[in-house]
Amino acid sequence: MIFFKKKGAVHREDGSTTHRPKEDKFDTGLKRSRNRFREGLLSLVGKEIKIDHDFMDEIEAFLYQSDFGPRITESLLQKIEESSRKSPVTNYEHIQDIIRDAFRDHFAGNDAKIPVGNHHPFVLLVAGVNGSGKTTTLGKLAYAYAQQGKKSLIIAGDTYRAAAVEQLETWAQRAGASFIKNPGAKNPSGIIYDGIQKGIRDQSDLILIDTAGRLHNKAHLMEELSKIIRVIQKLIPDAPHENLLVLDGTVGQNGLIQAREFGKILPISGLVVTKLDGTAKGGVLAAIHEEMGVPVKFVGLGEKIDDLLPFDADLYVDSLFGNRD
Ligand SMILES: Nc1nc2c(ncn2[C@@H]2O[C@H](COP(=O)(O)OP(=O)(O)OP(=O)(O)O)[C@@H](O)[C@H]2O)c(=O)[nH]1
Repeated sequence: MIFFKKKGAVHREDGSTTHRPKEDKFDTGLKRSRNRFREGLLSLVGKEIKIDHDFMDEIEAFLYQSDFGPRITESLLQKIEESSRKSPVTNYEHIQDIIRDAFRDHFAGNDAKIPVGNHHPFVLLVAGVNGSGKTTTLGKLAYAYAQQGKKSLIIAGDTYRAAAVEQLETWAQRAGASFIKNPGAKNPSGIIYDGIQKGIRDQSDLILIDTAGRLHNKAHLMEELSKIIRVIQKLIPDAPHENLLVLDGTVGQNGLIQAREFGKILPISGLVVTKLDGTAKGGVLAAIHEEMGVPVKFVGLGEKIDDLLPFDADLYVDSLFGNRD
């Protein structure tokens, strides 16, 4: 019997605790986006509306303002037009269905799996601008893998910001992960080399590497990231096995510019989009995905340690458009 239900966990009379289901986390995290979508769409189309030129203009503006991205927007407009040929009158539910189906189709091939069991240790590198949520993501990842019984080592590869190293150390402790740092070092190569050696020696399942988010200029950042890769490959030639780009979901179209720049510097294998709970434009995920052409692997839906979730397109779409209501 359920005793009480509070913030993320269900506590039972027998003292056991189960964690909040994923559906709840997606629903809670995407509440602002869901409400905005619903209000915006309802203001355009209620019980019945004729699909005419004015309506098409308004719906086009709504889709662009929602940051859905050009591909989804174009396909949505086409589908709405097609539907108007069959029946010139539509309603909220019908338009909502069209939008939801287009999102589902968009993410159909998105493979969020990270095959950590394929390598030992599995080396995962995290990049992104400062403030995007890199540190938090690393801590949450180490925690999530610890829950699966995996042992992680976090390497503080952003040696330029002492506060960032400290913050990362705190996250590592909370996640029960090992940690290695050398704050103030001129460049991160030494600590990364030592860290990889330690990970191999300690038989870590995962080595998670933080990198600097902003250096003097792009050439400098590129030089540093390629040096990091070279150092890693001296010890593990086929690593890193995953290069994740962390993007702040609240920055909208700016996130696309950042993503593009990082994509030129590093072979990005997957995306982590954070702070989706803090935006009303959760549809931006589709635009980011479209721009980068790599899978969304994780989404950040809150600040707590278990608020980073593997991206699940069905749960995401259902939460964004209120399917479970
Ligand atoms: N609401 C919310 N906040 C988040 C999420 N992810 C990260 N944050 C917050 O965003 C802020 C920045 O996160 P950090 O992890 O410090 O970002 P960073 O990229 O490592 O930045 P530096 O430490 O400056 O290098 C922190 O206050 C986090 O708590 C999320 O999914 N939801």
